[in-house]
Amino acid sequence: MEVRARAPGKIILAGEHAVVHGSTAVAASIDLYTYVSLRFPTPADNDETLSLQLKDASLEVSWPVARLKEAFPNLETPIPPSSCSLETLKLIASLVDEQNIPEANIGLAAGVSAFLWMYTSIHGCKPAKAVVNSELPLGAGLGSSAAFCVALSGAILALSDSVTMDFSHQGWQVFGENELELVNRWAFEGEKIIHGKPSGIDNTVSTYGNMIKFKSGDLTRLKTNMPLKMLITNTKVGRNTKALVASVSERTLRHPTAMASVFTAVDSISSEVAAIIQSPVSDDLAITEKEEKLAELMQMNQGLLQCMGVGHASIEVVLRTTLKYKLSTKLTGAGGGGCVLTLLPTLLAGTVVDKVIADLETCGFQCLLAGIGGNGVEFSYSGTSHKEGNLS
Ligand SMILES: Nc1ncnc2c1ncn2[C@@H]1O[C@H](COP(=O)(O)OP(=O)(O)OP(=O)(O)O)[C@@H](O)[C@H]1O
Ligand SMILES: C[C@@](O)(CCO)CC(=O)[O-]
Ligand SMILES: [Mg+2]
Repeated sequence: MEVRARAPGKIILAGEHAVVHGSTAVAASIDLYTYVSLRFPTPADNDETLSLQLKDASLEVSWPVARLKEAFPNLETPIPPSSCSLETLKLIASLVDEQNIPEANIGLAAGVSAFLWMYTSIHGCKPAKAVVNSELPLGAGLGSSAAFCVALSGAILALSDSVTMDFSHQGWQVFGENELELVNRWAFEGEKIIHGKPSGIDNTVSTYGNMIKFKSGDLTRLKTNMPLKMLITNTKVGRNTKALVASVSERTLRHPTAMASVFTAVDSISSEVAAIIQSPVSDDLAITEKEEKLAELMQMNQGLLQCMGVGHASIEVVLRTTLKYKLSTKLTGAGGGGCVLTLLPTLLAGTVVDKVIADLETCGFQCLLAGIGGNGVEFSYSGTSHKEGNLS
C-alpha cells in the first residue's frame, strides 16, 4: 500500500511578519507542489527501517525500528496534534545527528526532525519509506517548509485510521473537512519545529488552497472573481525564515511602540487588499481601478517590511527594475532575499512582460509565472486496498 500526497506552495499578497504579531495577512496557493510518497513495507521486503528520502537535496536518512523503539520506549500512538516537548525534541535531534547530515545540508535537519515528530506520533515505530520531491525552490519565500509539512502530514494521515479511504476514486482526491483540519494541525506542529514561531498562515493556505485571509490563527476563505497575475522573481539570495522571524521579534522588543504602529498599518493594508480582491468585478475599468489600488497597497506594504528590517539589496534591484515599467513590487514570505512579487495588470502588453523578465534575468534573477489560487493538499492511493502493509 502506497499513498501519495501533494501540497502547494504559496505567495503572501500582504501581511507577512506582521501576521506573526497578530495582524491580518492575505495569501494564495500557487501551482507548484511538494510531493510525498509513503509506503509500508510488505513482509517480502523484509525491511525493518523507517527511511526518508529527500530527492531535492539528494539526501536519504533511515533508522532501524529497533533504534526508534530504544529512543521512544513509551510511545503510545496515535496522539492528537501537539507540540513536541523540549525533551522529545532533544531525543529527535540525537536521532538526526546520528545520520551525519553534511554541513552544506544542515538546514534540512529541522525538516527531518519535523518528519520524525509527525510520523512517530501517528504511526509509532512502524517501518515505512517516505520519499519527498518538490517543484518549489527551498528556502525562497514560497512556503517550501509548509508544503513539505502539509504533504508529509497528508500522506502520514492518509495511511492512518483517521482518514476514510475511497478506492473507487482515481487520481488526486481531496480530504474531508475534519481530515483537512487534522492535516493542517499536524503540519503546523511540523512548521513549529522548522520555523520556531510560525503564524500558521503558510500551512493553512497550503492545506486549504485558494486565497485566504488569516489573523491570529483564524482563517477566512476568500471568494474572488478577480483575475490576479503576479510575476514571481527569485533573487536566489538564500535566507532562513526562522532567523528572519526572530530578528523582527527582537526589533519589536527594542521598539515596541513604533513596531506596534507598523503592525497596525499592515493590518489595515491586508484588510483593504482582502476587500478589493473580494469585491465583484464588473468590467475592465473596475479591474484597472482595483489593480491600481492593489499596486499602491503593495508598495506601502513593502515600505513597512523595510521598517521591519527584512529587506535586502537584491530586492531593491528588483524594485528599481520593475519601477522603470511603472510596476509595483513587494517581497513575499520572510524576505531577506528569496522571492519578490510584481503585480502584472490585466491590460499590460505581453511584450512589456517579456521585457521586464529579460531585464530581471539579466540581473541574474529567475522569473516565473505561477497559477494562483488552486487546490490545497490532495492525495491518491496505489497498491492494495488496505492500510496494513504487513497484510498485503
Ligand atoms: N522538498 C524539501 N525537502 C527537504 N526539506 C525541505 C523541503 N522543502 C522544505 N524543506 C525544509 O524547509 C526549510 C526551508 O524552510 P524556510 O521556512 O526557511 O523557507 P520557505 O518555507 O521556502 O520560505 P517562507 O517560509 O518564507 O515561505 C528547509 O531548510 C528544509 O528544512
Ligand atoms: C514571515 C512569515 O510571516 C511568513 C513566511 O512565509 C512567517 C509566518 O507567518 O509564520
Ligand atoms: Mg517556511
